[in-house]
Amino acid sequence: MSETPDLECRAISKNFDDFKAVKDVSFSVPQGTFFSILGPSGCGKTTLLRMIAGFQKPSGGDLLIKGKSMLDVPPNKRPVSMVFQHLALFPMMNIGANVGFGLRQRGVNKTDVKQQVERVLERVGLGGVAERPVSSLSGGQKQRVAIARCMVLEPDVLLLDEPLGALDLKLREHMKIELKQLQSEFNTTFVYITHDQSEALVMSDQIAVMNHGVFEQLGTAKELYYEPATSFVAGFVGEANRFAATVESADSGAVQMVTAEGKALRGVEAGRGLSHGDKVDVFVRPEAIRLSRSAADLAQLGNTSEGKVENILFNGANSQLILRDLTTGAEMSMALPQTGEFRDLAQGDVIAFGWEPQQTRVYRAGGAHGL
Ligand SMILES: Nc1ncnc2c1ncn2[C@@H]1O[C@H](COP(=O)(O)OP(=O)(O)OP(=O)(O)O)[C@@H](O)[C@H]1O
Repeated sequence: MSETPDLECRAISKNFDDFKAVKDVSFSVPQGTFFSILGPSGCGKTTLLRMIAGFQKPSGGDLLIKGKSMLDVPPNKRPVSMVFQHLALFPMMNIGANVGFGLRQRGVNKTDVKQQVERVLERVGLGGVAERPVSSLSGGQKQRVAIARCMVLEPDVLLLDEPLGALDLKLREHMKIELKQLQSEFNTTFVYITHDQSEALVMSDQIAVMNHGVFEQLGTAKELYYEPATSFVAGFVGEANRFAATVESADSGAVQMVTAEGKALRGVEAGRGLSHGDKVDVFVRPEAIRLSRSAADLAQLGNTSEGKVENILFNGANSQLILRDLTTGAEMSMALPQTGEFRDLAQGDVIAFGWEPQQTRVYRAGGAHGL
């Protein structure tokens, strides 16, 4: 018997006049999941989150929490809590008063509020700070107070609206790990919206990639990265080199293609049904590309070329090499191995590069499919 999911959306939609911001989106989130909704600005993620919170009324469909429809339940009666991008802590109240705010609203007595606030602050690693002013906290500590303020209410689902968006890069990197740890520690379902794929990849158990009001794919970080279902997902999640090509032949998933410049490419179709003459989008991950001083070494790879070094973005172990393909003129980005052989590579050098057909994902051009 499968457990009732914490959150379930059934063909949920939202129209603003005749503009469809969210189009019949269906998904369910099992208990204790870190679930991210990832998509570009304007794709509809905030609208979806606001419908879950109850701030926006759906135009159609149903929305259930622990199996119960929320359509007629006002926001303050839903078993959800929300962390906003700017956290919305009350600067005039001390930390304890901020965290206990919701409990006091619920009419919980003073002694219990104090106890519960102290307990939740301990759990987020801020024991003993209840009397201190909010202004004494660092950016990361404020995040933890904002989470504590929600978690003290024991919601079934915590909604997070890009809470790391206002932090500087270094703190954001740190908070990604910390947020995931807090979620596991509380074992509460988090629904996290973001346009930043690196945040979603690091933290999430499940990620829904949203575009133009639909989910293009729902899966784990690895599934989205290695098996992107659509060309949009392949381009949006992770880095990728992308070209346009035309199919020469396609057989059992193996595709032979040619670019506009006449360069032959071999790849693997992400789906089935391509045939001669189809226009396709082709994706290759930077780390799939191998380099050699000699083109002959890479001949067996199936896709080989020579390129001129345009730029080297040195970043220690994760340095990036930008080449200009001598045949197609395409710019190619790849990981630069920090081995002796490539350490002296300089702008203007010509070097061979190549990758296997299995590392090339091919999609019908312009294709996108909602789930
Ligand atoms: N109240 C509204 N009235 C009319 N259009 C709206 C309203 N709210 C949102 N929209 C439109 O719906 C679309 C989706 O907006 P939404 O805010 O959900 O996107 P988003 O993915 O969260 O983007 P962002 O990351 O920029 O907040 C946008 O085109 C937006 O202009």
